Amino acid sequence: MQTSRFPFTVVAFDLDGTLVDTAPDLTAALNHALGSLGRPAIDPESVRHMVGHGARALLRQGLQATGTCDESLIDRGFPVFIDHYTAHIADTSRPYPGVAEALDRLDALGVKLAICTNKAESLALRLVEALGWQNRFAAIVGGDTLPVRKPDPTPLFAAIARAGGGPAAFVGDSITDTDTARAAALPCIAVTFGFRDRPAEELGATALIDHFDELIPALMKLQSPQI
Ligand SMILES: O=C(O)COP(=O)(O)O
Ligand SMILES: [Mg+2]
Repeated sequence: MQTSRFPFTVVAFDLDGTLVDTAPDLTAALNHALGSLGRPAIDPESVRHMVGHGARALLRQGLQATGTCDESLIDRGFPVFIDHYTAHIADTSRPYPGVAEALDRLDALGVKLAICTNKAESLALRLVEALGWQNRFAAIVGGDTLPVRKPDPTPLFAAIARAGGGPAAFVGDSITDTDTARAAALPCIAVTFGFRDRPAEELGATALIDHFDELIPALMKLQSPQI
């Protein structure tokens, strides 16, 4: 007989573009930094394709999209970006539809929740707190928590271990996340509504979901048949 036990003890999530739509606040901070360097603003839709590798990488892409780019320009714009973003981290950033319900249901199933993001740890903690999620996650690993970041699998392993370990799955939105999960040999569910630079079908995810309502059924399907 097949057991209905949930197949994972830990589910780890990417943050930007997966749990939370942070694009408008990131765009405002990026455009503030670009403006301070005499650059024009970038539209929010373009920024959605630039997020996933941390703030410096976002600024680099913003500079490249509006002119020349070198490390000294990034060095000048970076503190401007961080100051603005820190002050406005949750002006408009909100969880995607169904996130709260899905996290509640996982919690009720006894599943430990973790975040593995390339956002700086301090910014991730600040955003989580601003959303009232300070008691929600058993572990939060940011892009600067360890010497390496996603797509290196080490931060994902650390997030899972800090959340208690055991069978785990990762939920993300970008190629960075699916590459990380593949490197970790873990299943990866990709959301189709997040920030990505290619069609969702090309991410190489184990499964795709269009809404957080589909998360738990998708995770259940990953269960290998049990006798
Ligand atoms: O801040 C970023 O660029 C990425 O953040 P994420 O890893 O949560 O998508
Ligand atoms: Mg993301």
